[in-house]
Amino acid sequence: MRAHPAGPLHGGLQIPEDIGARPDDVNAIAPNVWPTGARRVDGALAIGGVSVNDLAAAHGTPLFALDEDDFRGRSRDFQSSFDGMDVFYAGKSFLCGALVQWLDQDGLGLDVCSGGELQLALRAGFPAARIAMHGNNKSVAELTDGVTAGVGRVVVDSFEEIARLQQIAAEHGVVQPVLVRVTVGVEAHTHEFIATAHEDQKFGFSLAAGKAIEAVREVLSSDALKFLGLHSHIGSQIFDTSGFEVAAHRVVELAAQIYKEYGVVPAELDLGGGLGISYLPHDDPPSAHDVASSLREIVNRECATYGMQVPRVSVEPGRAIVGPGTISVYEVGTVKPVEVGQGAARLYVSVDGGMSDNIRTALYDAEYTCVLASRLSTAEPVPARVVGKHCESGDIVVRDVWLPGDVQSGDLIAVAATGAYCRAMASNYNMLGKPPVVAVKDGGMRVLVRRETLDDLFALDTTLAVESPLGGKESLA
Ligand SMILES: Cc1ncc(COP(=O)(O)O)c(C=O)c1O
Ligand SMILES: N[C@@H](CCCC[NH3+])C(=O)O
Repeated sequence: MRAHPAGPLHGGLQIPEDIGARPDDVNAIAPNVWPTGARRVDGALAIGGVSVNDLAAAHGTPLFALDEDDFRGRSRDFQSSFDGMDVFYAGKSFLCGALVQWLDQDGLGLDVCSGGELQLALRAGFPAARIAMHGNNKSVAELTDGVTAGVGRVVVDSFEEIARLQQIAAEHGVVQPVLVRVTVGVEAHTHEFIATAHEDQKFGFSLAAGKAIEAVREVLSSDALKFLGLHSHIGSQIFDTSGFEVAAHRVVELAAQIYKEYGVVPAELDLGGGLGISYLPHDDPPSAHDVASSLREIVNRECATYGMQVPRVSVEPGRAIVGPGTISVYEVGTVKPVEVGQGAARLYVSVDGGMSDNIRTALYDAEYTCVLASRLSTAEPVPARVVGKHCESGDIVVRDVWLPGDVQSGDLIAVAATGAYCRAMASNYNMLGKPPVVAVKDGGMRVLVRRETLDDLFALDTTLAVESPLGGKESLA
């Protein structure tokens, strides 16, 4: 290992104004941010009883380490908190074969939003009846696959789709259960790119414009479709439950209108996902239990007001189940003190991944917690920025963090709560292979998704796929 040369940060320069207060202990593993039971063992961060040093030695870096007990604990917690309701795990947040099988064993449903997610679920043996199919632009092929597989519900999102689905279902002699996705007009308190229920965006049928009830009418008039109920999803990474409450209120109001006009009580109300998680130690999201009781109370109360039978309620959490139990592990390659003006400096710590395995910081200004994970350090903490290896200045993994001033090449950095929308949104930018996902449990490791190699990438290139000058030995591992 090579120590970086003493830089300006050790020369009395100021701290940048935009970094938060220095934490009391930069080596601390805050329990609300890291997987359940994460702790330091002989100085190194360990999750599921496995040290990050052992993970990196066995599987290389960068990698995602998924704590199996944490994942299953959270999915079971959702199941018990939402007792009497249905929990559909949102596969878009992260999906792989093993995880689908765990969900099946634990009795959850699955929300898929593409033909690829559907095929993965079916290939892993997930029962089609417990699958909900989403998407604002499902193709004829995707709808046909869903209908013929027997998916339990298709969440329709446009009039064109209703017509298409009805034709496909009729052709296959199927009566397809359908939910109508409603845009309830709620401004969710989250980043605008991940809010989904305000007007002027692509999802759903507007409640305010009367499109939602019109869509229900279309579905009811079709012999090949069965109107199952309504769906609303207001956005993601939401802490303020008032948005869910307003959405629930408006959906029930619409259900009552449907009951009044058509004499049909929607059998099901799906209130979507979106529950936030802790990315930073001071984050305090509501628990599954609290959200469940407030939704239950609102739906019961509103239905009583309209004298309507209470529909079955379902939810679609993704991030809140898979997010907290997974960490990213990177190796530090270079460390560079950079003067940032007004006599201040920060340490740029470059790691061997970046925006190709975590686009969320660049895309949503997402904030993360990270630590020097391979060892304990007593060095004076310095303001740092953890950046990736991509040819892009916005390639930032953790924008502002205090790290021990002796962080150096060869050290491992772990980033907390990267289970949702990181591996799932990974790319091959700059020809980097996607990192593996390794499950950890009771001190053991198991690769769930292997690392993508250069051979995997070159196999798609019709010129390169034919012959490799290195005899096909290229590997990113
Ligand atoms: C329709 C739908 N359901 C569920 C989810 C899952 O959201 P989250 O991962 O925030 O729980 C999303 C993503 O925002 C979504 O678009
Ligand atoms: N991809 C988003 C969540 C929204 C996706 C589902 N509509 C994120 O990383 O936060």
